[in-house]
Amino acid sequence: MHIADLGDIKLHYREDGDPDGAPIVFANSLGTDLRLWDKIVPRLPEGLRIIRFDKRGHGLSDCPPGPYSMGTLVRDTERLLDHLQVKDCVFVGLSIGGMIAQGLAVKRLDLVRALVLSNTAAKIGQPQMWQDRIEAVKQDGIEALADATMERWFARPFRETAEMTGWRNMMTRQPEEGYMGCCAAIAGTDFYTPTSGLRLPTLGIAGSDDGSTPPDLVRETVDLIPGSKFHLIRRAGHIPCVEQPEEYADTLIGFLKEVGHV
Ligand SMILES: O=C(O)CCC(=O)CC(=O)O
Repeated sequence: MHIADLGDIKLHYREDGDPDGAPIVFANSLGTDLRLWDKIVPRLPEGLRIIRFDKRGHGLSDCPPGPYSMGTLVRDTERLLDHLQVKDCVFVGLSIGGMIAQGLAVKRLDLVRALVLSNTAAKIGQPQMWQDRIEAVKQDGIEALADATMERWFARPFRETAEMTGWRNMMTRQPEEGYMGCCAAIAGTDFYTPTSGLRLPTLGIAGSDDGSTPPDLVRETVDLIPGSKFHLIRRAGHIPCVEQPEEYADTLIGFLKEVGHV
């Protein structure tokens, strides 16, 4: 197990692949940990340095009291990459992970040479929606949100599989403080203007059945960055890397080739 001690926070991360390879970094969504990428990592070509991590309040990373800000989540990520001496990575961020990706590229372009904005947006939902979600967790616990969340995360056929239970358990076992802390960070984020200023190779990925960040919302965000590409994965909800891993990995590999990372 790898823990990066960043001073005021300790973050759990994992490295696979070639330690001297071209770096690719994965950032997870709300209510998930780094196992989100378990089906993608083995499908990636050899010769990459593959890094994934648990953001604060999730997985095996520290869970300080919330609320968190997006600036803090971006700073955590920046410091983790500095700690690991990563530069010029392809950064793949899903949902809140994609918000972190945008913030990181705006702040530290030396760390990021290309972006994959998966199932994410410059702004997700309205602040009141996030406040309501925080109140619901405070009152009834995270379990009370789980069924509705699975409907946003997965298309119907996947929701009928036994595997879905594992992802549901992953969500309900995240620390409530960390989950609420990240809800607050999303509530306070509108990257529309800063993301419009980004100039780097960008791929958007959306799921046809995504109930959290629908395809049009993802497309609207990646369209802010000139020259960006967009790929829609059918029969997939909010986390297509789990539901359609083959297509997700193929799409990612195609992009890595295009930007000369493999
Ligand atoms: O998944 C995220 O990181 C935030 C977007 C969201 O609403 C997730 C969910 O559907 O619970």
